[in-house]
Amino acid sequence: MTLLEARELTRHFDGLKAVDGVDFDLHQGEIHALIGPNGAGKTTFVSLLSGRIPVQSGTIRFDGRDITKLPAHARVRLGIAYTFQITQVYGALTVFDNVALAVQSRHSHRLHDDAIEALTRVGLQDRADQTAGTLSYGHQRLLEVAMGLGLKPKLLILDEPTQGLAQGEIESFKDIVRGVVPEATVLLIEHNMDVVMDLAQRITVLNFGEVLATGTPEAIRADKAVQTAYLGG
Ligand SMILES: Nc1ncnc2c1ncn2[C@@H]1O[C@H](COP(=O)(O)OP(=O)(O)OP(=O)(O)O)[C@@H](O)[C@H]1O
Repeated sequence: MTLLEARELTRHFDGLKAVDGVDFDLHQGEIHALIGPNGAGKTTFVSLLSGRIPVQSGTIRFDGRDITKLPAHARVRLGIAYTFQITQVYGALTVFDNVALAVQSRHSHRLHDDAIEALTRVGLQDRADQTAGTLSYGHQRLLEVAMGLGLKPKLLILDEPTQGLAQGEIESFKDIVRGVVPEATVLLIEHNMDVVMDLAQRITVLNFGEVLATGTPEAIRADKAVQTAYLGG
C-alpha cells in the first residue's frame, strides 16, 4: 500500500532546479533511503513533503488525501514528523520535557507514559531527568528521534541522522530505526552508504533535482548511471 505519493513535484530557486518534476512513492511500513550527491535536492525534497517549503508545482498525497497545500503543522497532525539536519533540541529543558513537548502537541492523555515510551525506543529512558544540553552530541541526535517518535508519526523523515555519530552509535541507531517500522514508515536521507545498504528496503537516487533511479539496494548498486553520478564506480 502506498503511504505517500508525490507527482511532478517541483521547486526552483531563482532558476536553480533544486527539485524538478519528481515522481516518488513511499510504501507503507518500508525504510526508504534518499541518496545523491551534495546539492542534489534531497533536503529541499523532504522539506516539500513536510511543508517547510511550499511546493511550486506538482502534488503530494499522504494517507489517501491531497496535502500539497497544507501548512507544516497540519501535516504533523496527519502524522508526518521531520527531524532536521541541524539539532533542534531545547538545551535548557530536561530530556523528558523535550519529548513531552512533542507528545503534548498531539494532545495525548498519556503524556508521561508516551514520553517514556519514546525515550525507551532510543535507549535514553535513564537520562530522562538530565538537562538536554549536557547530553553528548550522539545522544542529542537520539533525543531528536525520540521527539519525532513522541508525535507517533505514520511517517518519520530523518535528515542525515548518523552524521557526527561514532561507529558504535551508528550500530545502535540502525537497530532503533528497524524497531520503528512497520508501525511507522521511515524516509531517510543518508550519506553513509553502509547504513543505507544495510537499512533500506528501497532507495531513491536524486541528481540535479531529478530521480536518477529507484530500486532495491542490489539494483541501485548495479545501476550504471548511479555508479557514475554517485557511487564513484
Ligand atoms: N533556500 C534556498 N535558496 C536558494 N537555493 C537553495 C535554497 N535551498 C537549497 N538551495 C539550493 O538547491 C540545491 C539543492 O539543495 P539541497 O540542500 O536540497 O541539496 P541536498 O541534496 O540536500 O544536499 P546535501 O547533501 O549537501 O545536504 C542546492 O544547489 C542548494 O544550494
